[in-house]
Amino acid sequence: MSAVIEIEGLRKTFHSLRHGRRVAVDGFDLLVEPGQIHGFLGPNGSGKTTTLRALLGLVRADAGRMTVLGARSPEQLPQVSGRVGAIVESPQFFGNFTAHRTLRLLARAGGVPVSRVDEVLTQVGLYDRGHERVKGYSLGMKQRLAVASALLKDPELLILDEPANGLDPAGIREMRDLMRSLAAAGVTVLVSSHILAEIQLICDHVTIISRGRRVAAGRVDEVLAGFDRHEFLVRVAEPARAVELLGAAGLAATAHDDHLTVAEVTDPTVVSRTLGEQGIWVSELTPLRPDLESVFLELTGTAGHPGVPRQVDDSVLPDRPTPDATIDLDAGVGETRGVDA
Ligand SMILES: Nc1ncnc2c1ncn2[C@@H]1O[C@H](COP(=O)(O)OP(=O)(O)OP(=O)(O)O)[C@@H](O)[C@H]1O
Repeated sequence: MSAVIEIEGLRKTFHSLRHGRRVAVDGFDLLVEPGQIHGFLGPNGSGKTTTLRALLGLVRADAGRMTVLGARSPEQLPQVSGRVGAIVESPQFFGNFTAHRTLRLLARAGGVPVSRVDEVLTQVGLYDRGHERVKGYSLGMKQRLAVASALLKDPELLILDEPANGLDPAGIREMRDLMRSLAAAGVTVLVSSHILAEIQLICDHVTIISRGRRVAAGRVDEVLAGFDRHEFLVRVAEPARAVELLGAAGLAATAHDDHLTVAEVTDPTVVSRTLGEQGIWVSELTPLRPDLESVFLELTGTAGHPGVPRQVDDSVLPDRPTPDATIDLDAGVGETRGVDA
């Protein structure tokens, strides 16, 4: 099965007089297969947007090999751009235009039949509000309009950079339902996010990036299984004594405020039997499955430490500025953002 997106060894360094050299993406790999809803996860500043912009030819990579629908990026992108819809950063719309008018203009500009406008408005759930001005739209409605614009071409591949950014829980749920319905219709979706619970609910596959490098990739359940410590939460009346008894029986038990945890448990009956034999009755024995959030925090090292403020930017630390540092031309003003591939 040929990959929809393949990235190997992508590297992108930004240079500026002020901050010196900043490695945004550092030998990054990504593989997205047909039909996946693929989550692209990483903390702020880890290189997600830079990766997507390089993939779509919006920023020049220093090194690496990339293909989109089998076409080499950026050289052969024009061959497949009609089959790819992408929203990288929030597109800006004219507030005085209605969604309908906005999409009609975009359809004409993209050589897409105007009849698609009603179809995509229906698809994103904006059909009933399509004749209202965009300036009266909520953020969630604007995001949906953005998705509608990317769907005009009826793409096989949809790339969304942080589609749930700034949305309230209801908006996030709507975005999630929308992505699921697109996937059910056969669209491959690559969605970047730092909202882990969402990725866990929406995506079947995930790639985690930290400091410009891939730190995990695969099916969401397999990535999670790799972090399963076979841990159980145990509640008893005498937790301190229970920890002692379990420790003596060779189990790795740890006391917490009102419960204990036991790791590497292959047979949970051993826990209840060991305690029961000493007259300690277990009132709760619950398996603790790792969730994407704990895996993400562990892999990306972004869990907070007491007394140390967490650094927001997860990019590789910049070198000291050098006198001959050059300004990155790709970082100039007026560059195209939020466009279709
Ligand atoms: N045009 C640019 N010029 C200089 N540095 C840049 C430029 N674009 C990105 N960077 C830097 O590259 C690093 C990666 O940024 P990027 O936007 O790719 O991260 P991200 O994972 O998308 O973060 P977020 O989740 O906050 O959007 C950051 O340190 C950022 O400051």
